[in-house]
Amino acid sequence: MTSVVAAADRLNQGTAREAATETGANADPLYGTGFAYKMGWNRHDGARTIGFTKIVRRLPSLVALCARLSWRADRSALIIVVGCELISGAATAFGLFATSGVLRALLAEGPTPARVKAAIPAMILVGVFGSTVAILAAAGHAASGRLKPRVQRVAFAELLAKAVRVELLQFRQADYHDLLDAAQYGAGWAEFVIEELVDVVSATMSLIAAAGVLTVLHPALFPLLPLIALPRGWAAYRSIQRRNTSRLAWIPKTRRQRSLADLLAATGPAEEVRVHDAGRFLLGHYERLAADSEAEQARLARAEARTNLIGAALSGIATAATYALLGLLLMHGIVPLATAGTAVLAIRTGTSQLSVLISSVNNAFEYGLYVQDLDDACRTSATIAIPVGGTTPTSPQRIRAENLTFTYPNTDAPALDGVDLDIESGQVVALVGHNGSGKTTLAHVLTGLYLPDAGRVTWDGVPTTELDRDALFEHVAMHSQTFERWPFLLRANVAIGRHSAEATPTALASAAELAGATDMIAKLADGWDTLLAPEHLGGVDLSGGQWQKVGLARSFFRDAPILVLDEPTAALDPRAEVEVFERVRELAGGRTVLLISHRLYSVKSADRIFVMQDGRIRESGTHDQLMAAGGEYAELWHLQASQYAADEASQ
Ligand SMILES: Nc1ncnc2c1ncn2[C@@H]1O[C@H](COP(=O)(O)OP(=O)(O)OP(=O)(O)O)[C@@H](O)[C@H]1O
Repeated sequence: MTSVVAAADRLNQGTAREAATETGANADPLYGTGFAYKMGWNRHDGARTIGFTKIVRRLPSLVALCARLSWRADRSALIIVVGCELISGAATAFGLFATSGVLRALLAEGPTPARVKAAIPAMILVGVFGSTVAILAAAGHAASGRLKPRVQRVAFAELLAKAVRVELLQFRQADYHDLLDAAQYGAGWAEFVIEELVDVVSATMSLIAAAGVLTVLHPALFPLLPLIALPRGWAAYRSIQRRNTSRLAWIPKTRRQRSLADLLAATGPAEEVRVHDAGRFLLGHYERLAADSEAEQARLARAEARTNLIGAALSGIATAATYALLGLLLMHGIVPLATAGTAVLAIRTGTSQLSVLISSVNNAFEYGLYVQDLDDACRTSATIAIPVGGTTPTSPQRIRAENLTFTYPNTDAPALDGVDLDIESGQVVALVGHNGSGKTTLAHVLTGLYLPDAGRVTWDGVPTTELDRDALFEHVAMHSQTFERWPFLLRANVAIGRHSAEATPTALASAAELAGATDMIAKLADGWDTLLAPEHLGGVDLSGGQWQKVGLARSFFRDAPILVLDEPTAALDPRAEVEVFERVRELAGGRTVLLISHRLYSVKSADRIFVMQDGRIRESGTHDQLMAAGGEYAELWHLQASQYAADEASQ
């Protein structure tokens, strides 16, 4: 967790910077000032001021990172890409020398047929080297086209595989999500870094070739190359810096704009978008942000045009000076005409490659910083992952909490405070209490999703901290309040409860029967093959209660010895609710059921009821014992019962 904290510290520094740019009157009417702080993108806003030398110094470590990623993704493609670029650079150099030979032969003394004949071997060489470069370019292009998506896939898959292993508590923390957010861009940009690096290799090779040719032709010609290229390189560098500065500064706004577009197109808000006319409201703000962004793009284009003009003017002056120098060298017979012709060719190749090199180094650096985030996120995820190994639990006969205390990060009051309880295998145990009293948290700690801060939870005497947590989860089925409505076929929606088991018609039917979903499924035109995603072709939606039955069927399909049902019937009609609770009793033969419900009638038949208040267990016992005690439970029971009684009396 230390590195998450370190990452948070770094983020806070970024936050301070952003706060200075977006406060008070500048706050967005929809997002305020907070939105910008959460964006992983802002992590590198310092990069905009990094100079060229620093870029060059940090580049090797970023190159090594991307090379490792590419090596893991597809080593043969990487070898082909790099190999092609290296050989292609050498072939370009030899091609230039061969061109010089052609020019020398053609411009020599003597009759034209003889000169052409003399130039033929060099011409063949020019053709061979030219074809080699073209073939290598094609092979390199094919290999890099194969490599790039693989790098992206490997990077994403590695990140996601690590993220799903992170402890739930840390996974829900803002600092981890900031890191994950930045890393996702890194995974997306890894392929661009590879592309830019390939350009760097290729431009470097061509540049070395051009410089080599010039030096061999005449040492005085060598300094001409940077003279012409540097103004253009400077212009490219300035434009890229400006674009990156703008991009980084504008990312929060760009993301807001995209998020508004997503909201307008999403199915969730579709009702309010229409009935409350929220659509027009969102569209107005979308256009406001789009107008700002367009103005920024126009500003960038103007600035870029100015810089390019200055670069081109300086480069033009240098070119004129170069040709003047070449003319002088020619006039004084210091270089022959053929050499001067080849020099022009080499200068043109070299200058264009130097511009490419500068721009690629800069881009590779900018994108590479996000690949660095990817690496950070993978390392951090590994340090806060659910540990592998430990004692393998069997189906527990007794789960015990002893003086259990648990506090969520960034909160002062404990969500669980000195909880003691015992649960025997095969019991139906109910947790009741007011909102926020700690019922869900207790269920999470008892089933190993969270580990206690103090005290302990034991499964047959072994603390959950010492158990193999993956093996422990194998014994748990959980229907949470926010159960997932997977946008898949009904069959997959239920079978995902235990994807390793075969979803036989009998197993699916029995889970549906327990959840009271049999009739509902029979009425669906495609039955188990109904796609529960109206946003996909052929998909349909279900009512809230029908979805709850699907969620319950999933938990029953999991067929685990411990079943946690957190408000399992909140959306069910009264008949369906009664049926589910009757089946829960049936299920409990051999299974332990942990039932969380606000409807006290539904927990009446539980073997043991725990009444929670402010993270503590206030009372426990059977329904009859708690009623006889006349405490909190009895009071809540009478309160709920009185509502029906009052209604009946008034009729
Ligand atoms: N991820 C979280 N981070 C911080 N605090 C949390 C988190 N989840 C829950 N809490 C807090 O912990 C306390 C217990 O929450 P819990 O969800 O366990 O209550 P509950 O009894 O299940 O409530 P309800 O009946 O509303 O479902 C509450 O004060 C809640 O605000």
